[in-house]
Amino acid sequence: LDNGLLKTPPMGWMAWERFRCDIDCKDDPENCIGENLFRDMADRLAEDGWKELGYEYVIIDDCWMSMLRDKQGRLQPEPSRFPGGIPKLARYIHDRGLKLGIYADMGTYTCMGFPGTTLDKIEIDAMTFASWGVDYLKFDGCNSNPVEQMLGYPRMSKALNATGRPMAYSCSWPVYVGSLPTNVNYTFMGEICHLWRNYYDIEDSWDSLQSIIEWFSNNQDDLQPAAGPGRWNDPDMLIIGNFGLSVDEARSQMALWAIMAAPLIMSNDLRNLDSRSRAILQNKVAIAINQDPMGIQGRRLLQEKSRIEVYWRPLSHSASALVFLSRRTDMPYRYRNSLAKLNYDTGNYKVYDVFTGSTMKVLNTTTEFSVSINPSGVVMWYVYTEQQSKQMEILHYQQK
Ligand SMILES: OC[C@@H]1[C@H](O)[C@H](O)[C@@H](O)CN1C(=S)Nc1ccc(F)cc1
Repeated sequence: LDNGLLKTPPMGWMAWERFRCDIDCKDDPENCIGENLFRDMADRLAEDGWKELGYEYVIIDDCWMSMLRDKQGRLQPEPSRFPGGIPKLARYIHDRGLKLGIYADMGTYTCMGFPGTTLDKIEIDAMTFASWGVDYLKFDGCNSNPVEQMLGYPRMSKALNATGRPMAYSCSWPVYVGSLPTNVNYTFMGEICHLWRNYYDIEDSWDSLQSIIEWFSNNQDDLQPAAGPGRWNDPDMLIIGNFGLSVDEARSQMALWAIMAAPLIMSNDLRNLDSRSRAILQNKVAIAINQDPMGIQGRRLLQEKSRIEVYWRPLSHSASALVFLSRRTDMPYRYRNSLAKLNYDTGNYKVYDVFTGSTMKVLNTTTEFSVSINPSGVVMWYVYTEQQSKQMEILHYQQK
């Protein structure tokens, strides 16, 4: 959607995968869906170096609402969990240089049974969110039929625009009409939404992550061209820092989300994040690749018999990102290949290994290389030309 927002994929934090629909603030005050949770996360983003790296959206998901709309027919937060109201929470978040996201559902009820936005409520809900100071809307699609969705998603796009407040618009529409390009017009999605969920919800497991990566790669011929500045495919939240991934698997998600130009929206507990997860999520070069201004989504290039896959994303200044992903579960695999095979003239390129920080030259003679990739893990390279190296070294230095 070309309204100046999200020229690069959004970055931030979203409650859903980690905190779900925990509304028991009596027995679980630390983790329930309420203003304290979002204030805590805003504090962490502002104080632990996240904001400086670009993680700016704090996004409320399902289960924030009161079961009743107010007398004017407006949505309202559950008062016992959001006693200060959304405008006050928005001010708290804005005061920290962050942005607020919220959730609504095109349908009679949200997926968890809270008040939905039926066609007659679209304008009033858009106006309400704008009046509250909301900066981002995730519009889900439970409890509606294809006709209502076909009418509702474009109508909400217009309604948000009509408020005069710039708001990012995330559409879940493709998920509800079968995800596949045969029944989703991804070009149209790019005209009405800034990003869109294509596929099933992510769960906290390597299996879930693998199936999402597999689906996006198998459908890349239709999905990749649909992406660009202001229009992003959304393979769902970053689950790094939760319980289901090893360090290698966490690196794999960060690497693939960087290649796919995916939103970097974490769903974890920033109040207790292990140092390995934090290092992966705060990896400057992985973030720089994800946020590359050309906004070209990458592709899977090779699927080898050895179950090694090679992904490639073209970047600015004739640089590239390369990811070698192992789908093996047995042991590290020594993968031999040559940049030449990856359509490279072996000019004066340099290679920076994103997760180890090492740099090596690609000289005319050494187009052959071999990397050792852990099971379910990745090796990620940033390949760049000499004139690019100044910017790279700066990034490298800060990385220390
Ligand atoms: O209720 C909200 C929740 C999250 O927002 C997800 O990101 C959305 O994709 C939808 N959603 C859920 S759990 N959706 C859902 C997923 C599976 C199911 F059987 C019934 C509903």
